[in-house]
Amino acid sequence: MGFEYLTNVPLAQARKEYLERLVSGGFGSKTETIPVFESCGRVTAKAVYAHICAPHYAASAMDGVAVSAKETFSATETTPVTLKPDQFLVLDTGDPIPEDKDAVIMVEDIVKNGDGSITIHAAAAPWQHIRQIGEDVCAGEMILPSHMTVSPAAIGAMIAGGVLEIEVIRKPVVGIIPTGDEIIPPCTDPKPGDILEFNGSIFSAMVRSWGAEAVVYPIVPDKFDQIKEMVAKAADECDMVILNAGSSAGREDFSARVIRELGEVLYHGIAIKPGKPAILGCRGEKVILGVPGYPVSGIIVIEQLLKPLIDHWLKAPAATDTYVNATLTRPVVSGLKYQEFVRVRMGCVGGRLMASPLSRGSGVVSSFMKADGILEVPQGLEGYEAGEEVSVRLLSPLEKLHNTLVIIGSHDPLLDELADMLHLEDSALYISSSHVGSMGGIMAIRRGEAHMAGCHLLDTADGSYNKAFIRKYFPKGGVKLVSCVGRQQGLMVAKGNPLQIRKFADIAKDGVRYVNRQKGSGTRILADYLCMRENVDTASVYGYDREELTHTSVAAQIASGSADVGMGIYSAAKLYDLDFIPICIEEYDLIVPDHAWDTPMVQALLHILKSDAFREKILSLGGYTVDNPGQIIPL
Ligand SMILES: Nc1nc2c(c(=O)[nH]1)N[C@H]1C(S)=C(S)[C@@H](COP(=O)(O)OP(=O)(O)OC[C@H]3O[C@@H](n4cnc5c(N)ncnc54)[C@H](O)[C@@H]3O)O[C@H]1N2
Ligand code: MOO
Repeated sequence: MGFEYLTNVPLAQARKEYLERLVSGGFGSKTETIPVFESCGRVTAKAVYAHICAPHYAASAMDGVAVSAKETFSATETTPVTLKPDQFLVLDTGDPIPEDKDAVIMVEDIVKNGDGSITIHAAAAPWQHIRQIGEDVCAGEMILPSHMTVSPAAIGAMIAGGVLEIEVIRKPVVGIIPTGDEIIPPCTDPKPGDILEFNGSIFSAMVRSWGAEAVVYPIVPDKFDQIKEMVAKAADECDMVILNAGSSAGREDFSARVIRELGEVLYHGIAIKPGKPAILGCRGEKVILGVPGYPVSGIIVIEQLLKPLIDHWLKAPAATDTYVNATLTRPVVSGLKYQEFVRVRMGCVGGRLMASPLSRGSGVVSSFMKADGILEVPQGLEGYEAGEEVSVRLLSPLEKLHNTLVIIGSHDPLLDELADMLHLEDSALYISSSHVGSMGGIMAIRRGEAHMAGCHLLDTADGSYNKAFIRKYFPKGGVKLVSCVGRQQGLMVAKGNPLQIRKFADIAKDGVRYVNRQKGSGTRILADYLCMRENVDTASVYGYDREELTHTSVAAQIASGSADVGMGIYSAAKLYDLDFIPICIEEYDLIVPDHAWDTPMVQALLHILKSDAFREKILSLGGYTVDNPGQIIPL
């Protein structure tokens, strides 16, 4: 089967035409009647009018006595008036006012006499301290107009006005159909080739957060008839259907054909990335949206194409996204053909908002979890340079970005532990760490993009760590080097060391597949240095050019069997239950620029580094030595 031709229609045009097509087919809000006490957050279908007045009788607004105002007119401080028991009625707040009374005097303004009479020293104005009939709501008055979201106070006003049921816009029901032979229900021990079904959980959480109901249907295998049957059923039962995966041009990508046979396809292919193979379909008034299988692509398609339909249905006001200007820390290259959505991590360093692009992979769902914002690169633009000021749509509150400690540099799992401890200590503080290697960290500090950088750079001249690099890259000072931990570096190999790797030079043995770290990382510099010292020709090492960005990703490659050996730290080997051949202890320190030193985030982190809790945590991870964490190292 050949590949189908996909359209490349601009997003805004697709969105507009899709809604128009749906509306012409009868798409739009449906209503239901519900008890008022369950209506908070719902949208009124039509105006709500009061059936009765509130209050529906004249009520005392105070604790005191009801009187006839004219019998008090002559009362002053010097000429008090005494009222006999038959001239007043003792009552409490909310009590009805007797017909022959027209004012209330507060209990603290009366003097009780022994004979049951009372004396007052001021005249009561007619209707003082009395809540008149309809003071709050008058019968027949409009309590809420149409298409208003019901607030807690509005529920009270409606019940007071005698309204016990209202007609609201029914939540649209979104049916979600996961498809694919390889997709299995979530479990903890998937076999190679199995993919755990999580898109259904992501999409249902998203649509629920926008006010819709979600129904996730059972996973359907890649069988045309079965998919068609399930889509037909979902279209009968729901208002909107998300048909997940099978959207592109593969052998078993049936979505577009299924939708076409059941209804129609307006567009297959939108000029957005991720998300280009989206299918905009319908069956009469029912939405059938073909959403790509990759989770990130799916999230973007649902946010960009389904959310506007849910908003239209719910008569919700258009969402007001917040955009901020931020400095891009790395270049973003984009194809001219598509509008691109790039997830970015953000932080505020030295008063400037920074945006660091996250993984662009459509399968990297964690990039969305980590993202503080989305950089939207318009169609027709080739991208942006590092250092350029760009406009970013915020996903995180601005306040969080101002309270985030930005750490860029060498990766170590202890940074995650520090992030956890910092946030436990003060729930307003966060850490955002990007792993670009020790040299990358030094450069980020030089460019003013980070509050802190993790660094472990070996000076091959004298075997010392970090200090020589600080002197070289910060000749005028301006930074402090803070002691953190000593780390056991070594070779990670599969459990039982099947290839009998004993020493560093064994990475060049025949049949051994090495996995390396990226250039500029301290571990790579160490590996290069050891190759030189042990006379290992890097060209003879299988996989020396295969680069991973973190210790844990190197360990994961070995654990999965796609590589046999890699350099890394003990804690990563332990995490993946790998064997470990120790090579050396290195110093992992933190570089802090002077401008960041006094920020609450840096000070809180230094406090944690010096704590017993940190020492205990680090020693429990294994493979670390802890000497003087948090102390400034003289340069
Ligand atoms: N030859 C071509 N191949 C691909 C093209 C193309 O134009 N030509 N487009 C690529 C793009 S772009 C995208 S996006 C994907 C779209 O994939 P499909 O919608 O066809 O989905 P599948 O191939 O079936 O699945 C892709 C991938 O998604 C994950 N997945 C699927 N369902 C779930 C689920 N319920 N829960 C979690 N994860 C799920 C899974 O990793 C699949 O491997 O196609 C490219 N290919
Ligand atoms: O559109 Mo795909 O969603 O680029 O990855």
